[in-house]
Amino acid sequence: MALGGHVDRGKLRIHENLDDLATDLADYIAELSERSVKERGYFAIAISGGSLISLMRKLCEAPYNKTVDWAKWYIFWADERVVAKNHADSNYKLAKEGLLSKVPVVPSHVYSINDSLSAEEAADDYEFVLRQLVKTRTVGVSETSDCPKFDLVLLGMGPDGHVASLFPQHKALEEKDEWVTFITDSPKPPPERITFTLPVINSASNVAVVVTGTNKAETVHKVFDNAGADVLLPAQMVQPTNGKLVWFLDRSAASKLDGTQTAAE
Ligand SMILES: O=C1O[C@H](COP(=O)(O)O)[C@@H](O)[C@H](O)[C@H]1O
Repeated sequence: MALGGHVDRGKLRIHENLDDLATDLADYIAELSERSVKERGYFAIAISGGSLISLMRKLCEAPYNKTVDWAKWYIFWADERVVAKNHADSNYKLAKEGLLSKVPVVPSHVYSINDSLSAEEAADDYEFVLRQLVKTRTVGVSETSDCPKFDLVLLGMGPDGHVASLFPQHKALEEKDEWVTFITDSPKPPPERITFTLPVINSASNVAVVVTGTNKAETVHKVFDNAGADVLLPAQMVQPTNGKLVWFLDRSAASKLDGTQTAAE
């Protein structure tokens, strides 16, 4: 593994292959879980959909399946598609099948969206649920705003630079008051989604963005080297206020980065 750093965009952890990345990601999550449980008694984690879930696969294996304190996990979605929970596009279904059904999480600690509601109602409902959990401090609260302070927010990034369901130049990027917002015009199907807003993502104690594959190399280059864009990409707006930001990349995704950032340790 090569480690690099960048002043503005967080730490880079670049891996030779997906297996190494999955192991490092599992280590990172397990360590944050242990620390949060020790400090707060809970681990409030928000996950995304897409390729991230298969890259979390090592958590289902030894030693993590036995050593992680799964009973203390409270699981949320940084974004969700507004489809039935058994629909092929559901981020919940993906996580359930790829991870949650394979580890002893407590079913009542898994906060999936209410899939019987419209996108707008589902976003309001999800925010309401979050507000109750912030009141009891199951989810922490930011010191500088009233936003939830997740112990960890895990994001992927699309080839267009979107994170969660915050797409380039979409008005949802400007949302400052809501914790959870909705969109009905996602450029990537399905069109109806709910998503954490930037203030919530940026209030987390830890944010990790996990990106793999050659098809994202150009965007990774844009994000880190500010190449060619006059408007910030959503991934560039991920800037935790007081938290830590880490990018997990494989060699392919990192292949167009300027050399200095990828130098081996
Ligand atoms: O639509 C979505 O896409 C992003 C990126 O997915 P990936 O498969 O390219 O990693 C994902 O992070 C998000 O949760 C999902 O809804």
